[in-house]
Amino acid sequence: MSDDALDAVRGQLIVSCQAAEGEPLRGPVHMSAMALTVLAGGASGLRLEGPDDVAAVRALTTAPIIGLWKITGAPVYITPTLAAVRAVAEAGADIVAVDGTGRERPDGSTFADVVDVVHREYGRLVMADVATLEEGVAAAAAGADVISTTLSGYTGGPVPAGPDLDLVSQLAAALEVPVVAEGRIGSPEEVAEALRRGAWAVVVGGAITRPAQITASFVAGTR
Ligand SMILES: CC(=O)N[C@H](C=O)[C@@H](O)[C@H](O)[C@H](O)COP(=O)(O)O
Repeated sequence: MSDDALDAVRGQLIVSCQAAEGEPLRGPVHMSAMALTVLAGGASGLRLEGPDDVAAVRALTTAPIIGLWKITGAPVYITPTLAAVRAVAEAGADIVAVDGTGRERPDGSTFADVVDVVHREYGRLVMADVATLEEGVAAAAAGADVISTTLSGYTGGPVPAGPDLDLVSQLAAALEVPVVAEGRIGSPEEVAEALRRGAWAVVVGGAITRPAQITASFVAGTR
C-alpha cells in the first residue's frame, strides 16, 4: 500500500468539491470543472463524492483523491456499505473516506471489515470521518490510515458555527496516524491555525466550492 497520497498533501490544502442531489452543479461535468479550477488555484488534493465524480476527475488528474459516497437513509451515510466502499475504490480514489464514528453500518459491516477490503483488495488507504477523540482513537486502532474531523458537530445537537479545532489538537496529540482538519473551515487563518494545531492537511469545502452557501452569506449582509 502506498502512502504517496498522504505525503503529497502534507501541510497542504485539500478542497472538497461536492454538490448534493438536486443542486444545479450536481454531476461529473460541473464537479470536474470545479476540481480542475481548485487545482489551478493551488489545492494539493481533492475530496469528491460519488463514484461518477471520482471516476471523471481521476481521468483528468493524478492529484490525490479522497473519495466517498453519501447514501442517505441511515444515520451512517458516508460510504456506509462495503458495496459503496468497493465502488469508490474502483472509481479510482487513492483514499476511501468512510464513517468512523463506530455507529452501526446499514449492511452490518464493521470498520475493520472496511479496512480489510480497502487494504487487501485495492491497496488503497482508509480515512475515518469521526466526530470525537474516542472515535478517532478507536478508528486508528482498527486500522484507519488517516483520521478526519469531518463529522464533528453532525452526530447530534445543533451544528456549531465554526470548525472544531480543539478536536484537531486532541487527535493530533493522541495519534500516530495523520489527522486531517475538516468541517466548517471558513478562512485562510483557520487553515493556518489547524496546521499549527498539528493537522497533517486541511480540507475546505463549502467556503470554496458551494456558491449557493457563499452567496447566502453575502445576502445576509443585505438584511
Ligand atoms: C458532514 C458531512 O457530511 N460532510 C461532508 C463530507 O464529505 C461534506 O458535505 C463537507 O462539505 C466536507 O466535509 C467539507 O466540509 P465543509 O464544506 O464544511 O468545509
